[in-house]
Amino acid sequence: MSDTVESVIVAIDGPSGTGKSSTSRAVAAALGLSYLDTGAQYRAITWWMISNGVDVQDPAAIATAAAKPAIVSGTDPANPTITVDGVDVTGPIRTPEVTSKVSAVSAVPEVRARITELQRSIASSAATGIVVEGRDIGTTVLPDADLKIFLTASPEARAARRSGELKGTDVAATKEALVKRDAADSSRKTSPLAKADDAVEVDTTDLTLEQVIECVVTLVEERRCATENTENTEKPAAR
Ligand SMILES: Nc1ncnc2c1ncn2[C@@H]1O[C@H](COP(=O)(O)OP(=O)(O)O)[C@@H](O)[C@H]1O
Ligand SMILES: Nc1ccn([C@@H]2O[C@H](COP(=O)(O)OP(=O)(O)O)[C@@H](O)[C@H]2O)c(=O)n1
Repeated sequence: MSDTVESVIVAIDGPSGTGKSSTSRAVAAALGLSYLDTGAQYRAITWWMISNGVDVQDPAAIATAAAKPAIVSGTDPANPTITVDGVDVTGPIRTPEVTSKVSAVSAVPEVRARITELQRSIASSAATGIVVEGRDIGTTVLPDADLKIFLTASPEARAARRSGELKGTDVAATKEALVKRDAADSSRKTSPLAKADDAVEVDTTDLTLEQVIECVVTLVEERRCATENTENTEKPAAR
């Protein structure tokens, strides 16, 4: 067995409320990997468009402005951060206004090209590896990821989880908003929300968060073992 642990890239995709962020952070922390929340980046660029008076219903205006904001993501799973032009936007990117407008902004090809480039650059500079979560990581951003996971859950379970977070919100209204966003994200032309052919699908509806984390940690460890064994087999015998 080699002494050095190979860097590993894990892509976790799926619709809203399936547990991507919680699972990805916990898996990254458990395995000493970096963590990237790509949804936060799309939310950050949406926040900037709103704050700068760009009409989010106007794809041409969004495309023209797409290169302007400087978005910086901190990848420590214990303390993920996000700034736009040096401003900490961790709170502001979670408002209902940003949530309702993010699908329109993230559908613009110029926005996706810019954010995808940023994501690839962050992933390639993660020394021990990274868990990257989003909608198109396995299909488009990191098609060569060592492990791809696609999380699913029933709309009812996802809405209940989300309204549990946003205390006092109505479950039915949350479900409606979530289903609408999934439909927009799944039907856009440029890299829609989709499961990669080689992704492992995990239905989290009846699993606890701890069970999902354990399942993904096991899959990463298995993949690491498989990679290590292949490398050892391929190496010429030492003289
Ligand atoms: N398997 C699960 N069972 C119950 N609650 C969960 C589960 N997975 C995640 N949650 C909770 O659901 C909410 C949404 O999870 P999150 O990780 O933000 O999902 P996503 O990133 O896919 O939108 C969080 O409050 C989280 O603690
Ligand atoms: N890789 C990604 C990640 C997010 N997104 C967009 O960003 C939005 C917000 O993503 P998120 O992960 O923060 O959403 P939640 O599931 O946490 O509510 C999504 O609804 C998509 O429109 C995307 O287009 N591609």
